[in-house]
Amino acid sequence: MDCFNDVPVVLVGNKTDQLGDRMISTEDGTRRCREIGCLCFHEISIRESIEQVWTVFKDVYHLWKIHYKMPKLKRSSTEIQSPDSHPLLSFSSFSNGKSIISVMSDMILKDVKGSAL
Ligand SMILES: Nc1nc2c(ncn2[C@@H]2O[C@H](COP(=O)(O)OP(=O)(O)OP(=O)(O)O)[C@@H](O)[C@H]2O)c(=O)[nH]1
Repeated sequence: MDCFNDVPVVLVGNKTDQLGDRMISTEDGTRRCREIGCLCFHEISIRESIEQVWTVFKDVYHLWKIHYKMPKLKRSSTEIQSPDSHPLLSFSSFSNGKSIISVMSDMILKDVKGSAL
């Protein structure tokens, strides 16, 4: 089971274009994301933008890279499980315009470059 603990999991809510039929608020999705230990929460509409889908997969790749290619950061994966105690873990929805996990990745990569050089 240990191998599953290292798998970056993201939570994605689809069909944001169907505003009137919305059943889960962004706040509830974000809260649930934290509760179940996901690394980020996206809200997307496949119908409106395939780019949003690409972004989810790009973010998963970035996370994978951070966790598995950079051993120094692997330590922080446990901290990532506790959102409130880690500054990199402020969640936000995709509809804010920029994927938060991209922001997180940038921040982490900057830290790594800074400390590794
Ligand atoms: N409005 C809207 N419809 C979507 C979106 N994504 C998928 N759908 C539609 O939802 C229906 C089900 O899509 P599927 O890809 O079969 O998804 P599913 O998980 O098998 O089924 P659902 O539980 O209904 O989502 C299809 O008619 C899609 O066209 C979206 O972002 N917006």
